[in-house]
Amino acid sequence: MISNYLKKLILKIGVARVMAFIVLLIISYAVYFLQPYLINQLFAQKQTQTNRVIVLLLLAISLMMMPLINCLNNGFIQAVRKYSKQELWADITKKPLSYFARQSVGKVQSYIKDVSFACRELEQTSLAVVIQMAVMLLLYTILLSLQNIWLGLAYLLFFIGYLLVSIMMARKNRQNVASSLSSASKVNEYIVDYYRNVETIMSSDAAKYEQDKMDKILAHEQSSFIKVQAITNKAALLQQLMIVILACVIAGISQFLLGTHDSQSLSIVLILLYSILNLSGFGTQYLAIEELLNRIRAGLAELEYGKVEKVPLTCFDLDGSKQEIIINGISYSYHGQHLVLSNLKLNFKKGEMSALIGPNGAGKSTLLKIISGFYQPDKGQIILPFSDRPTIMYVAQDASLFNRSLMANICYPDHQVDLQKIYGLVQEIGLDSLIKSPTDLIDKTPGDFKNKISGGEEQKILFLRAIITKPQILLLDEFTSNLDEKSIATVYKMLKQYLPKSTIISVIHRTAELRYYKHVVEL
Ligand SMILES: Nc1ncnc2c1ncn2[C@@H]1O[C@H](COP(=O)(O)OP(=O)(O)OP(=O)(O)O)[C@@H](O)[C@H]1O
Repeated sequence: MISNYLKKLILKIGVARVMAFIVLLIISYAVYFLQPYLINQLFAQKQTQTNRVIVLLLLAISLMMMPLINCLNNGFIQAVRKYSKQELWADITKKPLSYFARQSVGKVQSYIKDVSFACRELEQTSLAVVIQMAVMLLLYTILLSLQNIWLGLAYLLFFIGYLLVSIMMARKNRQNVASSLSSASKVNEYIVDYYRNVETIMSSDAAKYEQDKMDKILAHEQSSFIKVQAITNKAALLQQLMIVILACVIAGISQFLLGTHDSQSLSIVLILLYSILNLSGFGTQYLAIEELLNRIRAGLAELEYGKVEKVPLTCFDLDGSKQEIIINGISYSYHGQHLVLSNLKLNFKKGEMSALIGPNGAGKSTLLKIISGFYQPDKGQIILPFSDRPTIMYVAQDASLFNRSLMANICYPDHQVDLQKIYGLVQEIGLDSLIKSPTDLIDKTPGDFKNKISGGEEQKILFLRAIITKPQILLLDEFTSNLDEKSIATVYKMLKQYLPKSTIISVIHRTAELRYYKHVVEL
């Protein structure tokens, strides 16, 4: 899963761009790691004055390499920020409705942020570290081997041993990292939940109760991060011990070599010193790489990245000769366990308005969602009386508005309708006390109103959206539940006037409203 995600990310950024960046990093680090060799050349006794100036210039350039690399990195890292989120979001928006029903918004937000952050860190620090180590290993093995083959070989073996120990230690932490991330996302979920239910919490005088809940979640987060850090610290200790051993070896070698006044001994000691300095960083950096990969892995798993789910819509048959929507033996159970509809057989007249009634929990909303194509029934079939696939619109019971202009909400997604015509509908439905002029439609968003928009006003805006969309099949789920008597009469009048040909199925609870319907279907 992770390799697939990273592959897609690289494709989005551009393979050529990634390769060019890597080559540039390799060149930059090669120049940087030549420093011991250049220093040695600078102090070599047989150097001409011109050569000394050239070497000094090269040394100055090599000292500038690190900040130069950081400058190169900026455009690249912002591309990683953009495409890491874009790829996740593209995958999530392909998911069926059931995904959004089971995954909380806090959790999804938290993991998108986390995966994207880990990708950026991986690029910014880890990619550089891997290239840095590879260049250092290769360059110094060659330079040392040129002086003494055994020295080069010993250096290579020690280096590889050190890398292996770092990798092994980091892998031990995988499970802990995954559980610490999950506990961090719980904090986020809790905050979103608190926000949503703040009125209930305040009216229940539950501040203390909620505080205890948050304390427990934070304590769990704390203990899981302590576990991760403990292994990281142990690994860092072991790695430092290996570095100390290498330092002692260098001290011995330098005593032995420098004592002989060999002209190349300074270069050997400098190479080993540079290796020590960079290796001590690598230990912690590798742990960070492993942790970042674990973060991405855990995030992708939680977001169900790349998981293909049963695609709905397969139960539809189109038959233009029919005059009814025919529900033919539909059964549906949530998560394969909770049987809600069993062998259901119903008909809804084409081009007319039917009321769908039944007790709470009977499955009315579920049926509308199946007709909308959101859920795939376990068995049965739906025959739509059309030759081509009709346009279907579902207005959910608890639908809310986008934080976009009122016009954008009414004409969603992008119906081109004259502003004056929309304002005429606004007046007709009685929203003109709220939306005072046509410019309000463009300038104001639902959040701009003093006390936000009331439940009834929200339903009226959603209703106007349905009128503008003019779907062939309109599925309304308790769309009048917040409306007063006068508004109810108005919306039914508007339905007849503006959608005379649509097939409308409307879930209602108030029996007084049945007089507006030609057909009543009971579940
Ligand atoms: N996403 C879901 N996951 C699991 N069970 C669900 C889900 N949505 C609904 N249910 C269950 O399915 C059953 C039918 O729910 P549904 O909302 O379709 O009924 P309804 O007839 O519209 O009810 P109401 O009149 O109260 O709105 C209920 O028992 C409900 O708990």
